[in-house]
Amino acid sequence: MKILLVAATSAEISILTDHFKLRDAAFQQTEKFDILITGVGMTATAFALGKHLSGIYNLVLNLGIAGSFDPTIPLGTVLNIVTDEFSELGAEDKDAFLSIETLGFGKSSYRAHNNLLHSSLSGLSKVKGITVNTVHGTQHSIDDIKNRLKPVTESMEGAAVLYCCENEGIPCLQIRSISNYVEPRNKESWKIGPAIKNLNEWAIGFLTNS
Ligand SMILES: O=C(O)c1cccc(C(=O)CC[C@H]2O[C@@H](n3cnc4c(=O)[nH]cnc43)[C@H](O)[C@@H]2O)c1
Repeated sequence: MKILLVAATSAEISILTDHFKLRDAAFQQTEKFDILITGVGMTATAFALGKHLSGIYNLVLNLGIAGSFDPTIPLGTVLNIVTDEFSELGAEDKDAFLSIETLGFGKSSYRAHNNLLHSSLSGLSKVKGITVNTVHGTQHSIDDIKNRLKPVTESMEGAAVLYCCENEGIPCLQIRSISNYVEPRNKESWKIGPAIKNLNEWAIGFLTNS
């Protein structure tokens, strides 16, 4: 099985690259898996996947950190994000939001299609995420999006990865570790280090046993 591992920043998978004695490069190939560092955001992600995604891959594994809308999920928890939505894709109509589906221009929600029964996945909760260009940082916008879509996580790339994989017909997984709560912006409370450590430990186990 050949896996394409996709992350926004090299920092998010640095423990994994050190473990497998790999370089810090935007794209590199190994026997079992290739690594693609896309840059932050859905446009950079779709562009990078447009260049590198192909039928040689049996699985795309998107790894990263994410924010959680659910304060009961401990920071550092690793989650399996099985559906992800481009939450900003649509139009404002006074106080209402018209989705891209309502506008008749396509769809905003994508699933992580795969039939994996890997033992590393059994301990992970399956959740719904949203993908944004602007990290939510005011109570008003956070309340709005929670009421409208009831997301558990927020990232800046996830739905773009699922979109590319669905369109290429390639199975995918999106695994993220919670680095922060989605709340009025307070970067001092983010726990990026422990989130990256847990994410990388999970990914090393998964790749070693695949
Ligand atoms: O400051 C650092 O040390 C640092 C190290 C590694 C990565 C980062 C990032 O900021 C990565 C940005 C990445 O994180 C995702 N993310 C994390 N939390 C959220 C959130 O609350 N809302 C949206 N995205 C989030 C996102 O996918 C970015 O690509 C910093």
